[in-house]
Amino acid sequence: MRILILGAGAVGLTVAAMLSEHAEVYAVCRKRYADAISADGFVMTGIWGEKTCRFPCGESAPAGSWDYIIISTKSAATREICEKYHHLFGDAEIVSLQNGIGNEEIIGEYTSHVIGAMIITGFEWRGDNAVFVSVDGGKTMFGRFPKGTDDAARKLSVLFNASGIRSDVSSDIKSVVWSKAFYSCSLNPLGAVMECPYGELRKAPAWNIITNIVSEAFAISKAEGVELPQKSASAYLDFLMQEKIPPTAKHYSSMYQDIISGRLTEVDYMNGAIVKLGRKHGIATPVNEMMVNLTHFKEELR
Ligand SMILES: NC(=O)C1=CN([C@@H]2O[C@H](COP(=O)(O)OP(=O)(O)OC[C@H]3O[C@@H](n4cnc5c(N)ncnc54)[C@H](O)[C@@H]3O)[C@@H](O)[C@H]2O)C=CC1
Ligand SMILES: CC(C)(CO)C(=O)C(=O)O
Repeated sequence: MRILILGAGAVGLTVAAMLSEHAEVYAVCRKRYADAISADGFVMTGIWGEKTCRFPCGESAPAGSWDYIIISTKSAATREICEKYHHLFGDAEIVSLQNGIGNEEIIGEYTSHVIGAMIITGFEWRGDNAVFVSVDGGKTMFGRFPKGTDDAARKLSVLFNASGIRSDVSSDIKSVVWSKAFYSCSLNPLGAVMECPYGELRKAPAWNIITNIVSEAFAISKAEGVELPQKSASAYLDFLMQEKIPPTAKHYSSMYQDIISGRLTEVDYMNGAIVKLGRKHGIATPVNEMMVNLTHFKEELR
């Protein structure tokens, strides 16, 4: 199986390292990562094991056809990466291995072969050729976007499992992607602005804010016709409190890590997407809008 990973950073390079033992993988990444990996290999630490891996990577994609092309940029770069590489898409299945709302729709402007995915594992940079895998919040999910499942999604999931990444398929991947986006909307900006791990957000003042974020987001999912696995805002809040926060209670959100490392956050593709859809449907989303503004303010203060 030939797999191209476009915009490989913390997620994409680690996934490349894992898959490369079971498939032919090439990662397109920035020159400084490619140089460091070529010189010293890619160093993985954390819950997926400690190892130094070698796999081909570089600034541009080699010629040839691919079975899967995995996009693992931040959401802000999805369109740019599609513009730059859509000539390689051919019959390949194009997979969005990203957080946020709207990536699959952008990819869908360039191909009819879109696979949606949801990954809830933590990846933290430890140098130009090193990533620490920090937490595991559940299986990585794949499915034909927006709905349905087929051999292409199943084969990819089988490869991930064989490579040591717990995975499954969903026949409603859009719903799974939105459910993860609600998790990110709830925990990431608040954790970034308050500089605290997820577990602290269970305290009443934070939980009051999260309750409003989730209620507004649910009104938007209803208006968009996206049915989440959790049928109501209160069911979602229970799921967050009981199932999702405990395994990642000590984790500092990737948005917090983006801010302290001087990178722009993806808040515009999380709470910002809820605000934008709220305007489209005439639904007020003041708490999500506040989180967008606070996060951008925090970005400017660093
Ligand atoms: N880091 C984490 O723990 C998790 C991240 N995610 C999601 O996965 C996605 C990727 O996140 P990370 O890997 O953490 O981000 P990252 O910032 O480490 O990696 C993205 C990479 O894309 C590269 N890139 C952008 N445009 C490019 C281009 N034209 N050519 C080559 N490289 C290009 C950037 O330079 C960067 O290195 C995001 O949507 C994120 O929300 C999901 C779950 C966990
Ligand atoms: C690492 C993870 C998956 C939290 O569990 C995450 O989504 C984040 O920090 O943005």
